[in-house]
Amino acid sequence: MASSEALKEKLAKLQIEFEEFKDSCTEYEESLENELAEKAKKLEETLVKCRDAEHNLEIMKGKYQKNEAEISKLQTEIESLKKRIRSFEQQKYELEHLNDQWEKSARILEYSKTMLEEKLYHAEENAIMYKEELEELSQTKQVEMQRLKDQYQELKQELIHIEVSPPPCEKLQRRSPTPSLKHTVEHTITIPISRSNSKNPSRAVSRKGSFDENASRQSVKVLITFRPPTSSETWDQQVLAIDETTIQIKEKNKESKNFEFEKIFVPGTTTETVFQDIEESVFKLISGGNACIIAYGQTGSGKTYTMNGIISLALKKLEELITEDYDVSLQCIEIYNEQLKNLLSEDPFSKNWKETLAKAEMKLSNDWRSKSWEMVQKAISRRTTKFTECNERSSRSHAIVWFTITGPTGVGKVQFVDLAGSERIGKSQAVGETLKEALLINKSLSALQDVISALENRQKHIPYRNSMLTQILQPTLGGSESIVTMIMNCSPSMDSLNETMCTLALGSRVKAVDLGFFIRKNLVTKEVERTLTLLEKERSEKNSLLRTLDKLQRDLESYQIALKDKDNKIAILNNRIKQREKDNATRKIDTFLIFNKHKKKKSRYEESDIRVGSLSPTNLVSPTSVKGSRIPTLVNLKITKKKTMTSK
Ligand SMILES: Nc1ncnc2c1ncn2[C@@H]1O[C@H](COP(=O)(O)OP(=O)(O)OP(=O)(O)O)[C@@H](O)[C@H]1O
Repeated sequence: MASSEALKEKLAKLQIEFEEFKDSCTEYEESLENELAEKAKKLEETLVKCRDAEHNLEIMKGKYQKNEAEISKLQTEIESLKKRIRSFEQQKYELEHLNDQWEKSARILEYSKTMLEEKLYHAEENAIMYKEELEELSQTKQVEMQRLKDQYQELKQELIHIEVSPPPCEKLQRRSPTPSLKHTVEHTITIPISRSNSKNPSRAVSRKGSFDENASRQSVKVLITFRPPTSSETWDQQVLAIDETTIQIKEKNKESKNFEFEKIFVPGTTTETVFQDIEESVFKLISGGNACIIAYGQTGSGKTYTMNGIISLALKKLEELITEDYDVSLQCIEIYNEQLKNLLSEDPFSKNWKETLAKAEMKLSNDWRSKSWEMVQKAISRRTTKFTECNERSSRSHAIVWFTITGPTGVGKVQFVDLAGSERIGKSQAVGETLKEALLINKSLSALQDVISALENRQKHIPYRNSMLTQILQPTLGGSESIVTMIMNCSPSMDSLNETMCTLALGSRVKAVDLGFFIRKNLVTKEVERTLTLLEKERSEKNSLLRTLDKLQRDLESYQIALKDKDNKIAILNNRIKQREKDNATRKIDTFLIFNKHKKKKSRYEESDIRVGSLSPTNLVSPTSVKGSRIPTLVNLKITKKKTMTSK
């Protein structure tokens, strides 16, 4: 019984203990549930944060990608800018190199200029010396000639005396040193040195005898024509006085200059009047002779005007003279920059002048009378013209209208030559291509002068081959059956005074009478011949010196212009270099600014990168755990940075 009582008691105790345990379990369960609820709440909060962080991460990623694209764009820009800088630097280097070269050539040119000036100075000195010597010599010769003239008069008197009362044979033999005395005297010329028009030695010579006076005297005929002044030009007749045989130039503070010619056509003379002196050439053509009519002068002096008038009048004359027994052919050609063009066709310029010339010959049919002038006009209108400082429509080429007439008396040729302007290069203000063109014009005009001088001096070698112009003119220029007429066209304008003087000086030189040749043909005295040979030598030396001087002056001018041209180019290049340097500096500043901007962006990006990295869902730590940052950090978040970024 006692044991059951004890058991009951034990049971009651256990029940109480159980109840207590049950209570504590319930309590514990409650506390666990509370704790669980709290944890779940916290988890919920963390998940929300995570989602926010993921969202932020997405935004950051977007920004990062945008920044990355921008950075690569900037990098490309930087690369291209660097490339441009490099190319500018290369250009700058090249320009500097070019500048050096220009400077070097300028120095060389300067040196050649000095040398040329020195040569010119010596040539001028020589020319003065020769001139003085020549003047002295010519005075001596004049005395000598006077003596000869007196001798001749004496001989003539004696001859008259002999003819009136024939002496015994022995007497004649004694008086006459050679059996041909009578013959000699008959063929001797009268040399009236102090004739009224002795100003011009060509007309100061008259003769009796059987040889052809014109053949020796008129090898080259020089006509001077002045066109009327235009409305914009002034002609001061006190400074430039023109009459029919003399031109006097009286510039202020300068020695006055006189030029004398056989024929001077004053301003306002008609082309018909000028043509009267050329008509002879057309007649010569009909009888199988040759003629060359050349218009020379500065740009705008009226060469084309005169030549066109003369061609049209010559054609009219030919129409009257030529019968159906004659064949007529025409060539209209243009020489430009040492190239030839057939103006009767659309063919381009060619260097092969012989072939072009052969092709250019056009045989005219029987109705040529009505067509030839029209054809010539059409051809002339095709000439190369340009605007220059001196003429609005300046012919920059030499034009030749060439008629060949084949008839019963032989083949006659006439060349009408309208030369390109002879103005000095400095005046035309030519540069570059135009300068080259002007130099070639000058070269061919010099070659023409040389040929004419050689013809006048009866030189053995005539330098036709020195230019295309002279080669083409060879058939009519020179030769005993040829009449050469040079029409020296001048402008009366005060602005063109220097050019007019050059043209007139050339005219005088061309017309310098070949007195020596003329007299030697008729006098047989050895002493006179020797003296004349000397005189002729002196004259040809003087002429050659004057030509050299003229050439040197032209060369000097060309060099000066070329130098100026180069100086201008150097100045332009220097300006360009300066501008490029300025541009480079601006670009460098721009690049620097872009670079700084890019640098700022990069550091901002790196900062955001660090922030994104701190928002790891697995390693979420309390804000206080990240040093110096109050933003939660995501650790082990796998953002793969591009290599380029990490390397930067
Ligand atoms: N005798 C003249 N009478 C009236 N006007 C003239 C005379 N000569 C020339 N002229 C005028 O002067 C101007 C220049 O003449 P032209 O073109 O013949 O000169 P150019 O020497 O041939 O020049 P370029 O060498 O440049 O060709 C033209 O307007 C022309 O009509």
